[in-house]
Amino acid sequence: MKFIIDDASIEKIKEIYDTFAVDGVTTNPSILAKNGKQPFETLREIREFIGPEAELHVQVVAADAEGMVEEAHRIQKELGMNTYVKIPTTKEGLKAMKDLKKEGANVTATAIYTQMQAFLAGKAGADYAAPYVNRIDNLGANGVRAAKDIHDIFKKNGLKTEVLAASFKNSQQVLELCQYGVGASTISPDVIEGLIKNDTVTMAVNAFTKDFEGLCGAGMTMKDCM
Ligand SMILES: O=C[C@H](O)COP(=O)(O)O
Repeated sequence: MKFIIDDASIEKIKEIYDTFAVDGVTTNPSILAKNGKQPFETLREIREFIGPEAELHVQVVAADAEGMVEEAHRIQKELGMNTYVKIPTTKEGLKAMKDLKKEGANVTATAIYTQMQAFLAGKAGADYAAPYVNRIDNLGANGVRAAKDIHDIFKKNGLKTEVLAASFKNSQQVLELCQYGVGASTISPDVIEGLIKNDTVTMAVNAFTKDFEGLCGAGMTMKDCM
Protein backbone atom coordinates (compact mmCIF):
# COMPACT_ATOMS: atom_id res chain seq x y z
CA MET A 1 0.00 0.00 0.00
CA LYS A 2 1.40 3.40 -0.97
CA PHE A 3 1.54 5.87 1.89
CA ILE A 4 0.57 9.44 0.92
CA ILE A 5 0.19 12.69 2.89
CA ASP A 6 -3.18 14.44 2.64
CA ASP A 7 -2.13 18.03 3.36
CA ALA A 8 -0.68 21.16 1.74
CA SER A 9 1.36 22.69 4.55
CA ILE A 10 4.98 22.50 3.41
CA GLU A 11 6.17 22.54 7.04
CA LYS A 12 3.98 19.54 7.93
CA ILE A 13 4.93 17.72 4.72
CA LYS A 14 8.64 18.20 5.47
CA GLU A 15 8.14 16.99 9.05
CA ILE A 16 6.36 13.81 7.92
CA TYR A 17 8.90 13.14 5.13
CA ASP A 18 11.69 13.45 7.68
CA THR A 19 10.41 10.45 9.66
CA PHE A 20 8.20 8.30 7.46
CA ALA A 21 8.71 6.58 4.10
CA VAL A 22 6.26 8.56 2.00
CA ASP A 23 5.14 8.10 -1.63
CA GLY A 24 3.66 11.53 -2.29
CA VAL A 25 1.10 14.20 -1.43
CA THR A 26 -2.59 14.70 -2.15
CA THR A 27 -4.49 17.96 -1.89
CA ASN A 28 -8.03 19.17 -2.52
CA PRO A 29 -9.52 22.68 -2.71
CA SER A 30 -10.45 22.67 1.01
CA ILE A 31 -6.94 21.62 2.02
CA LEU A 32 -5.47 24.41 -0.16
CA ALA A 33 -7.90 26.93 1.33
CA LYS A 34 -6.88 25.87 4.86
CA ASN A 35 -3.25 26.48 3.91
CA GLY A 36 -4.16 30.05 2.97
CA LYS A 37 -1.54 30.78 0.29
CA GLN A 38 -2.09 31.13 -3.48
CA PRO A 39 -2.85 27.54 -4.70
CA PHE A 40 -0.17 27.22 -7.41
CA GLU A 41 2.44 28.85 -5.17
CA THR A 42 1.74 26.16 -2.54
CA LEU A 43 1.63 23.36 -5.10
CA ARG A 44 4.88 24.39 -6.82
CA GLU A 45 6.59 24.48 -3.42
CA ILE A 46 5.32 20.96 -2.67
CA ARG A 47 6.42 19.67 -6.08
CA GLU A 48 9.86 21.17 -5.64
CA PHE A 49 10.26 19.52 -2.23
CA ILE A 50 8.96 16.03 -3.10
CA GLY A 51 10.76 15.94 -6.46
CA PRO A 52 9.54 15.34 -10.03
CA GLU A 53 8.93 11.60 -9.59
CA ALA A 54 6.84 11.55 -6.38
CA GLU A 55 3.08 11.41 -6.67
CA LEU A 56 1.29 14.74 -6.39
CA HIS A 57 -2.51 14.73 -6.71
CA VAL A 58 -4.28 18.02 -7.45
CA GLN A 59 -8.04 18.50 -7.81
CA VAL A 60 -9.92 20.50 -10.43
CA VAL A 61 -12.73 22.85 -9.39
CA ALA A 62 -14.76 23.31 -12.59
CA ALA A 63 -18.14 21.55 -12.64
CA ASP A 64 -18.29 20.80 -16.38
CA ALA A 65 -16.12 18.35 -18.33
CA GLU A 66 -14.64 20.98 -20.62
CA GLY A 67 -13.63 23.19 -17.69
CA MET A 68 -12.16 20.18 -15.84
CA VAL A 69 -10.01 19.28 -18.85
CA GLU A 70 -8.81 22.89 -19.18
CA GLU A 71 -7.86 22.98 -15.48
CA ALA A 72 -6.12 19.63 -15.85
CA HIS A 73 -3.94 21.10 -18.61
CA ARG A 74 -3.00 24.06 -16.39
CA ILE A 75 -2.17 21.67 -13.50
CA GLN A 76 0.06 19.57 -15.78
CA LYS A 77 1.75 22.69 -17.22
CA GLU A 78 2.54 24.10 -13.77
CA LEU A 79 3.38 20.89 -11.91
CA GLY A 80 4.54 18.36 -14.47
CA MET A 81 2.85 15.77 -16.64
CA ASN A 82 3.20 13.07 -13.99
CA THR A 83 0.93 15.00 -11.61
CA TYR A 84 -2.34 13.15 -10.94
CA VAL A 85 -5.38 15.24 -11.80
CA LYS A 86 -8.15 14.63 -9.28
CA ILE A 87 -11.55 14.64 -10.93
CA PRO A 88 -14.76 14.45 -8.86
CA THR A 89 -16.73 11.36 -9.89
CA THR A 90 -19.84 13.09 -11.21
CA LYS A 91 -21.43 12.56 -14.64
CA GLU A 92 -19.34 15.44 -16.07
CA GLY A 93 -16.32 14.09 -14.21
CA LEU A 94 -16.60 10.69 -15.93
CA LYS A 95 -16.61 12.44 -19.31
CA ALA A 96 -13.53 14.47 -18.36
CA MET A 97 -11.77 11.31 -17.12
CA LYS A 98 -12.33 9.56 -20.46
CA ASP A 99 -11.04 12.58 -22.40
CA LEU A 100 -7.98 13.01 -20.17
CA LYS A 101 -7.10 9.30 -20.34
CA LYS A 102 -7.18 9.53 -24.17
CA GLU A 103 -4.44 12.18 -23.81
CA GLY A 104 -2.45 9.89 -21.50
CA ALA A 105 -2.99 12.00 -18.35
CA ASN A 106 -2.74 10.54 -14.83
CA VAL A 107 -6.24 10.62 -13.33
CA THR A 108 -7.48 10.15 -9.78
CA ALA A 109 -11.25 9.81 -9.49
CA THR A 110 -12.26 11.51 -6.27
CA ALA A 111 -15.32 12.26 -4.09
CA ILE A 112 -16.25 8.57 -4.12
CA TYR A 113 -19.00 7.56 -1.72
CA THR A 114 -20.35 4.50 -3.55
CA GLN A 115 -18.95 1.35 -5.10
CA MET A 116 -20.79 2.13 -8.36
CA GLN A 117 -19.04 5.50 -8.71
CA ALA A 118 -15.72 3.69 -8.37
CA PHE A 119 -16.65 1.04 -10.95
CA LEU A 120 -17.64 3.73 -13.46
CA ALA A 121 -14.41 5.64 -12.81
CA GLY A 122 -12.49 2.40 -13.39
CA LYS A 123 -14.28 1.89 -16.71
CA ALA A 124 -13.43 5.50 -17.66
CA GLY A 125 -9.78 4.54 -17.20
CA ALA A 126 -8.94 6.35 -13.94
CA ASP A 127 -5.61 5.31 -12.42
CA TYR A 128 -6.90 5.69 -8.88
CA ALA A 129 -10.32 5.89 -7.26
CA ALA A 130 -10.54 7.63 -3.90
CA PRO A 131 -13.29 6.44 -1.54
CA TYR A 132 -13.80 8.75 1.47
CA VAL A 133 -13.60 6.20 4.28
CA ASN A 134 -14.55 8.30 7.29
CA ARG A 135 -17.12 10.40 5.50
CA ILE A 136 -18.83 7.15 4.41
CA ASP A 137 -18.77 6.00 8.06
CA ASN A 138 -20.42 9.29 9.02
CA LEU A 139 -23.29 8.52 6.65
CA GLY A 140 -24.00 5.37 8.67
CA ALA A 141 -22.36 3.03 6.13
CA ASN A 142 -19.00 1.26 6.44
CA GLY A 143 -16.14 3.15 4.76
CA VAL A 144 -13.52 0.45 5.18
CA ARG A 145 -15.93 -2.15 3.75
CA ALA A 146 -16.68 0.15 0.80
CA ALA A 147 -12.95 0.58 0.06
CA LYS A 148 -12.42 -3.21 0.22
CA ASP A 149 -15.42 -3.79 -2.09
CA ILE A 150 -13.99 -1.29 -4.58
CA HIS A 151 -10.60 -3.05 -4.50
CA ASP A 152 -12.40 -6.37 -5.23
CA ILE A 153 -14.53 -4.83 -8.00
CA PHE A 154 -11.39 -3.62 -9.79
CA LYS A 155 -9.64 -6.99 -9.49
CA LYS A 156 -12.70 -9.07 -10.49
CA ASN A 157 -13.39 -6.90 -13.53
CA GLY A 158 -9.84 -6.80 -14.79
CA LEU A 159 -9.58 -3.03 -14.25
CA LYS A 160 -6.13 -1.58 -13.63
CA THR A 161 -7.51 1.16 -11.37
CA GLU A 162 -6.22 1.09 -7.80
CA VAL A 163 -7.92 2.24 -4.61
CA LEU A 164 -6.50 5.45 -3.14
CA ALA A 165 -8.39 5.45 0.16
CA ALA A 166 -8.89 8.90 1.72
CA SER A 167 -10.60 10.62 4.64
CA PHE A 168 -9.18 8.65 7.57
CA LYS A 169 -9.80 9.56 11.17
CA ASN A 170 -8.05 6.72 13.02
CA SER A 171 -5.29 4.11 12.82
CA GLN A 172 -7.69 1.16 12.70
CA GLN A 173 -9.19 2.33 9.40
CA VAL A 174 -5.67 2.62 7.90
CA LEU A 175 -4.55 -0.74 9.29
CA GLU A 176 -7.54 -2.65 7.90
CA LEU A 177 -6.91 -1.35 4.39
CA CYS A 178 -3.19 -2.00 4.69
CA GLN A 179 -3.98 -5.62 5.69
CA TYR A 180 -6.29 -5.90 2.69
CA GLY A 181 -3.58 -4.66 0.33
CA VAL A 182 -5.35 -1.71 -1.30
CA GLY A 183 -3.17 0.31 -3.68
CA ALA A 184 -2.71 3.47 -1.63
CA SER A 185 -3.96 5.47 1.33
CA THR A 186 -3.72 9.22 1.77
CA ILE A 187 -3.65 10.27 5.38
CA SER A 188 -3.62 13.62 7.20
CA PRO A 189 -0.51 14.45 9.28
CA ASP A 190 -2.35 14.17 12.63
CA VAL A 191 -3.61 10.66 11.78
CA ILE A 192 -0.11 9.70 10.50
CA GLU A 193 1.41 10.80 13.83
CA GLY A 194 -1.24 8.70 15.62
CA LEU A 195 -0.14 5.56 13.73
CA ILE A 196 3.06 5.35 15.80
CA LYS A 197 1.91 7.02 19.03
CA ASN A 198 1.72 4.38 21.74
CA ASP A 199 2.29 5.06 25.46
CA THR A 200 3.04 1.37 26.13
CA VAL A 201 5.94 1.45 23.66
CA THR A 202 7.25 4.69 25.20
CA MET A 203 7.08 3.12 28.67
CA ALA A 204 8.96 0.01 27.50
CA VAL A 205 11.72 2.08 25.88
CA ASN A 206 12.00 4.31 29.00
CA ALA A 207 12.37 1.19 31.18
CA PHE A 208 15.27 -0.05 29.00
CA THR A 209 16.98 3.35 29.32
CA LYS A 210 16.49 3.40 33.10
CA ASP A 211 17.95 -0.11 33.50
CA PHE A 212 20.95 0.79 31.32
CA GLU A 213 21.56 3.99 33.28
CA GLY A 214 21.44 1.90 36.48
CA LEU A 215 24.32 -0.12 35.04
CA CYS A 216 26.44 2.63 33.42
CA GLY A 217 25.30 5.94 34.95
CA ALA A 218 22.71 8.62 34.15
CA GLY A 219 22.79 9.97 30.60
CA MET A 220 25.19 7.24 29.42
CA THR A 221 24.59 5.53 26.08
CA MET A 222 26.13 2.39 24.59
CA LYS A 223 29.04 4.31 23.00
CA ASP A 224 29.93 5.91 26.40
CA CYS A 225 29.94 2.66 28.37
CA MET A 226 32.26 0.20 26.65
O1 LIG B 1 -9.71 14.71 -0.74
C1 LIG B 1 -10.41 14.15 0.14
C2 LIG B 1 -10.04 14.13 1.54
O2 LIG B 1 -9.02 13.21 1.76
C3 LIG B 1 -11.20 13.96 2.44
O3 LIG B 1 -10.74 13.94 3.75
P1 LIG B 1 -11.62 14.59 4.94
O4 LIG B 1 -12.87 13.80 5.06
O5 LIG B 1 -10.73 14.47 6.15
O6 LIG B 1 -11.88 16.03 4.54
